[in-house]
Amino acid sequence: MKNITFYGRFENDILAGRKTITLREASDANVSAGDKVRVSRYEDDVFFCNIEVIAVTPVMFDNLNETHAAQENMTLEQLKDVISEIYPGLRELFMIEFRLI
Ligand SMILES: CC(=O)Nc1ccn([C@H]2C[C@H](O)[C@@H](CO)O2)c(=O)n1
Repeated sequence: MKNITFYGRFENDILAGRKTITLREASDANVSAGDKVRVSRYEDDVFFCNIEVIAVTPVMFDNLNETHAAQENMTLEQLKDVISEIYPGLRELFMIEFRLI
């Protein structure tokens, strides 16, 4: 099974179903619709759930909108700040939509 990591601060939102997408650079988006993926924390690699990938869609940073933010359980400003911190200067992102399994 493939694996993806999330920063630990997002674990509760994922487990509660409040965060249903993640925006990644290309090298971190090697999953496809239908994949079942093991999820662990980035900081300590502790497993915390499995997800099924619903879709992987390219999205430009400048086209991020309130819908993306809601799916991340953030404001749009918070989302842009987080993305800019993780991927400084990166314009092309990949939206991974997922559900808990
Ligand atoms: C290693 C690495 O990049 N890990 C990441 C990348 C992104 N996220 C979260 C942060 C935001 O909520 C979305 C959008 O990038 O995904 C993450 O938890 N871990």
